[in-house]
Amino acid sequence: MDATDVPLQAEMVELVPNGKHAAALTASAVPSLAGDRFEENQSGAAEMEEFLPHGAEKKQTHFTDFEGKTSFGMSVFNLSNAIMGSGILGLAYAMANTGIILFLFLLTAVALLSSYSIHLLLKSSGIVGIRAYEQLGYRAFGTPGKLAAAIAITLQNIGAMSSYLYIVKSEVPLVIQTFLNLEEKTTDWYMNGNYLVILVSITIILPLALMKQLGYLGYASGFSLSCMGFFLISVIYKKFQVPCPLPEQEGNLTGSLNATLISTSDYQNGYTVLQAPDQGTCTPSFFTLNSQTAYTIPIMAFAFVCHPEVLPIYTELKDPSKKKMQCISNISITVMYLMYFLAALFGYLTFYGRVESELLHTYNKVDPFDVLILCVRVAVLTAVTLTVPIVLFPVRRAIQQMLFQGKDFSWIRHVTIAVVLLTFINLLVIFAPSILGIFGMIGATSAPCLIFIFPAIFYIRIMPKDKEPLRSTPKILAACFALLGVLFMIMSLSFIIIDWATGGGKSGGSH
Ligand SMILES: NC(=O)C[C@H](N)C(=O)O
Repeated sequence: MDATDVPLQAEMVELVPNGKHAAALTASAVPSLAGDRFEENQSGAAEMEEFLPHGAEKKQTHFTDFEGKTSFGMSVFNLSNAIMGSGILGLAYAMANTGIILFLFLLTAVALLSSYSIHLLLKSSGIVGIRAYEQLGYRAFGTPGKLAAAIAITLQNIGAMSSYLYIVKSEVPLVIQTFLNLEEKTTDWYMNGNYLVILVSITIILPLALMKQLGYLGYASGFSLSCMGFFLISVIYKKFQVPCPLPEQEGNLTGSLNATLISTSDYQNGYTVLQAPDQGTCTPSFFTLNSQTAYTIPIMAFAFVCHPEVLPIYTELKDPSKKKMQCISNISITVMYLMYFLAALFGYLTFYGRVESELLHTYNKVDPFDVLILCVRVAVLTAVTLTVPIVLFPVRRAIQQMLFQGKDFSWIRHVTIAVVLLTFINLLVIFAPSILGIFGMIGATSAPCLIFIFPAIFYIRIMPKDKEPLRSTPKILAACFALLGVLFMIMSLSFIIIDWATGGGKSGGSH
């Protein structure tokens, strides 16, 4: 990291300090503190007194934006469910391209950074007094800040939801085929992924997405987590069942030969290959660097994204405090960290270098009609299906913030946005699955923004300078954090572009 960048960043902030950035932004876009009080928050005056400037010093934060009723445990379930999604399926592949030790190091780093980023979000929302990501953007940079946050949340979560529904589309027909003991796919409607995805959306996802509050989804989240627990146990069990090397067919051997040739040409292109994942051997590698290693960062970043959901969950928490919410986040991140590591480790130790970028597909090589694998499929399907409503909530909120700000709750609007969003995602998954690749690109942009860049720059701008000067340690740390996010973003984007240019198509964010 370049040390000279930090003062530069600080200087930029100094030019447009918190609440006084009229020179840098157009007058209409600038939220004046007095204006916000009425525009953003009906109970504003009391809240402002509470939070500015002495409110943050109080031990117990009292938010007046909403009085939550969700318990600590349910909030842990909801946040864990928000973290966990299709990201878990890509981690074994990530491990095959980093080796166990490097993977553990990177996973730990991403988990810690993710927790720090939540800390920044919580601290900023304590100052502002409103627990909405978009509102932090508004307080920091006016309307452009609000729009940037809302757009990043919308794109990231639509990408995540499409990836979940895509799993439904491709896996449910296989599950039904296996249940019915059919050798070949038939043309019946119940074998058609497109109909099935619509059916699942209408019967399971939509009713859950229509709940008025996220807190009501706690039980569904708990169930979703147990399904992933089952997935994990099965992955561990399978490691001791599946032989290595696998009994292969001719065609697969040719495939692996091609893959070896590709990694050799990558080496010639200038990548340092300390130990390329050997497609044929059955010994674990502890440290690997190859052309695919760079994808592990976007894969892991995607797997830990939950930041759009943190503040909505905080809003609904009973007796909220920053400490309590940080504790919920840390528990969720730790549990997911362990699940991610174990799933990746045992997935990798089952197939070693042959693990595919989507773990479930790899089990097809063994026996696509295996009963346990069938149950695992059903479990993963259930888990990702039940995650869709949680991930949909922040998008609806972002849309409301962008288009209907300040309006009272309306059931018609609540239902319409959910129906429109789900219809759009269904259409995307049914008619344009190839477009989903674009979400790899979007994921590479929006994930670093939501995890690193926005929490850091919003924090720098929102935290009053008299409390924390620009050169204070927390703000310098936050600036470094933003810079790290920019580096991640540039890195992920360049690798995806290189991937597209060379026709690879293994971009991490596409999970
Ligand atoms: N919530 C998200 O945006 C992605 C989620 N962390 C996943 O792994 O699928």
